[in-house]
Amino acid sequence: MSDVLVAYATRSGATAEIAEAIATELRACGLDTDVRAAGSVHDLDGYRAVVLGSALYLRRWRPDAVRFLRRHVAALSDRRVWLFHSGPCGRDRDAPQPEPAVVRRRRRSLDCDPPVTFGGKLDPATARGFFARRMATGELAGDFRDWTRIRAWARGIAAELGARVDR
Ligand SMILES: Cc1cc2nc3c(=O)[nH]c(=O)nc-3n(C[C@H](O)[C@H](O)[C@H](O)COP(=O)(O)O)c2cc1C
Repeated sequence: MSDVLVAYATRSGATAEIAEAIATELRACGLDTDVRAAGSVHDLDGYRAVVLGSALYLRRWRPDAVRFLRRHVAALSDRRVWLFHSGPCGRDRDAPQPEPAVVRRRRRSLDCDPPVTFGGKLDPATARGFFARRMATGELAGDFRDWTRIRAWARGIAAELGARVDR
């Protein structure tokens, strides 16, 4: 049994790495934490809190993350929940991205804040598909994930869960 589940939906892997970084920070604060792809989670038994994150594509969450919200909404309403999405690159790296309407609708029955936005990554080596490869050649190419901010956010979650946060 773990304290926290960090579930993620990714296409090219960048959001999975954010989920891992969040989990590492939660563990460093003494919280038992699992990280799993959202599509592979069957139930939330044993978790008292859930962090759910998705990559943004065309202003939408990945289907696995939306399905996760729909499938587990009852269990989520009994737990502490935090949401994030990741995507903006280049000049917009720090710009909060709008919450997709489907997420806002599902979130109404949960006691949690809108998703926090983290910068994303566009890498020609891992980009999948024609558009992704094209986007990854211009000024949007690069890794815009702010690990300091991501880790600080995770420590805030740990503190809210009553863990000892030293840093
Ligand atoms: C075709 C395409 C569409 C995208 N649309 C958005 C978008 O609407 N909003 C955004 O912030 N980022 C957008 N991005 C950037 C991705 O969200 C970013 O590369 C992210 O880090 C990918 O995460 P992943 O590696 O976990 O799939 C888009 C990227 C591609 C390739």
